[in-house]
Parts: sequence; structure tokens; C-alpha cells
Amino acid sequence: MTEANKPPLIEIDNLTIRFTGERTVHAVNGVSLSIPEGQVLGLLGESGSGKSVTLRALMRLLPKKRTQITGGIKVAGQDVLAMDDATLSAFRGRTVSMIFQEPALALDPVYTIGDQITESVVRHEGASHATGRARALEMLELVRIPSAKRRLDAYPHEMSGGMRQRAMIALALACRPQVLLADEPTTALDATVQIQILLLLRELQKEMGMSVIFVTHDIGVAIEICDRVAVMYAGQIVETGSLRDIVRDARHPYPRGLLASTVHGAKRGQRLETIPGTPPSLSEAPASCSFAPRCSHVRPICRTQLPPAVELGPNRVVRCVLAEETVPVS
Ligand SMILES: Nc1ncnc2c1ncn2[C@@H]1O[C@H](COP(=O)(O)OP(=O)(O)OP(=O)(O)O)[C@@H](O)[C@H]1O
Repeated sequence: MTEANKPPLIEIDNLTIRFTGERTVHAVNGVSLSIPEGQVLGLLGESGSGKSVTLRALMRLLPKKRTQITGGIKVAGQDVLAMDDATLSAFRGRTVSMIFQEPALALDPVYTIGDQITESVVRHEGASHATGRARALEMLELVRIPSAKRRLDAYPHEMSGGMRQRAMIALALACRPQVLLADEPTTALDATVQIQILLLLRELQKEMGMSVIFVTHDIGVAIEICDRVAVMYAGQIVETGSLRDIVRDARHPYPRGLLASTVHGAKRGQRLETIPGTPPSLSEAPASCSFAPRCSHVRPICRTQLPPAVELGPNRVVRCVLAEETVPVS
């Protein structure tokens, strides 16, 4: 079966997330995504575009209070938004796992790495302590932590940044989840360690057949690891396509502008900050094209109507009136 024919493992349908409180934030505005088994999708966009909020919604990690969510999220056939606490607890770790930029969000400072992995395997799989401990060692070896046996008894603060990142990956993958959610896991690392971790993640992803959603603001990282890319702007996906589609033939003026200056020499660490102007405040739900104020190809209709979602092929959607035109980049 080709990748395009595989049934989706993750289906996000018209997801809308609004935070209410002192000020209202329309963080995610009608996001739809469908990700088959074994695919790495890069969620690319500048700061505040709604990448992390989308990812957190998939694991139900958003605060319950003052968060309004509509739309649907299905993972491996399960309705994530309808799960009760017991189902959710089994779902996290076993079906879906998450890694972060900062390992401190996942690793507990008062327990050794070995104990944390062991505990996760015991809790999620009902395994014995000995089985959990054996798995912990296996995982530390899998993520290539040197002297793995000795490191089982190390605390997170006794490890370097790169090693802690590997330990967090070991913990996240210990119960062999079907889906890995990665929220900028390599951003804080220096370039050499970053590439090692990306290569490791790609290898583990292939070996375990996982689907991955990889959040990044870094085009170089997306090029390194993703099969497909979805570009977010102001809580919406403005363009999706294969990595090749996006890098070689982006149609929306936002990714076109971002990529024009970087595509030939895209390096890791290169931020998406090349377009003049700032993103909208998100205090209101979009009623027209959110990018219009910054777009050098803007037309009157862009300021009065939401742009259409133009399907250019399977899994290739562009939200722009110019989707089918070849416009010069500026
Ligand atoms: N719990 C919350 N309450 C209110 N607003 C929030 C909350 N969480 C996120 N936001 C807001 O939602 C918007 C989207 O945030 P999000 O973290 O998803 O952006 P991002 O694209 O991941 O950016 P970054 O790369 O900076 O993390 C931002 O305006 C953010 O301030």
C-alpha cells in the first residue's frame, strides 16, 4: 500500500481552540490534518502561530478551564476529545507520546532515569519491575547513551543537555507508541548535537514505524526530518504538501516568502523571520485572509473573505486565491 492510500492514523477535523480569560485568544482556527501511519509531518510556522497548542490538544494537555475546543481529533480510531480520564491515561504513553524542547518538562528531577522508564512500563503495560528495568536498559542503549547500564541510576541533572534529550526520547518511546509528538525537541541544542538527535529520531521512527508530528520554526530541521509539511499562520494551515512541494513549489505567499531567501542554503537554526510586518493579534476569529496585511500580492477580496482551500492534489491544499497562479516571489 502506498503512503497516500494508507488509512490515516491521526485525523484532525476542523479544530478550533479559543482561550478565554482576561483576553480572548483564537489560537487555532479550523485546522484539518490527516496523517497516515509511518509519516513524519512537520508543523512549520513562526512563534505564536498555534503549533504547540495544536500538538497539546492531541494529547489533551491544554488547561480545562478557559479553553474552548470544537472540531474533532481521532488517533488510531479513538475520539481524543471524548476520552474519560482512565482511557486518556492509557492513551498517553501507549498510543501517543510527546517530547519537548526542555527535557525538564518530561523528566522528574527526583527520580533516576532508570526508575522513570521502569515506572512508565510497569504502569502502562502492567509489566513486572524486572521487565520494566530490562526495558529501561534496552531503551537507553537504543538511544545510544554511553555506559547505559551505569546511566540507569543517574539523575537528570547528572547528564549533559544532549544526553538528557536522549533520555527523554527513551522515556517517550519505552512503551512503543504509535504516535510521537515532538515540540521543537532540538531547538535548544547546539548544531552538532541537534543533527545527532534528528538522525536518531529519524532512525527510531523508521524502525518503529511511528507517525510523528514535528513542530519547528526551523526550515533546515524540517528538511532534515519531515516527509510532509503543514505551514501554519495565525492558527490556520495555509499550505500543506510533501516536503518537495513546499520547498520547491510553495504556492501561498507566506511560505513562498519564507522559503525564497532560505531554500538554497537552508541551515539548521535559521528562523522564519524574513517577512516584514507582524502576525495578527488573534483577539478575533479570522473573517478574511490573516496574512493579507503582510502580503505583497494582496487583492481586495483577500481583505473581505476567507480564502478558499484549494486542493492541488492528494494531501496538497493551499488557502489562497492565488493558489493556482504562478506569482513572482517578493
Ligand atoms: N493556556 C493559554 N492561555 C491563553 N493563551 C494561550 C495559552 N496557550 C497558548 N496561548 C496563545 O496561543 C497562541 C498560539 O500559541 P502556540 O504556543 O501554539 O504558538 P507556537 O506556534 O507553538 O509558537 P512558539 O514557537 O512560540 O511556541 C499564542 O498567542 C499563545 O500566547
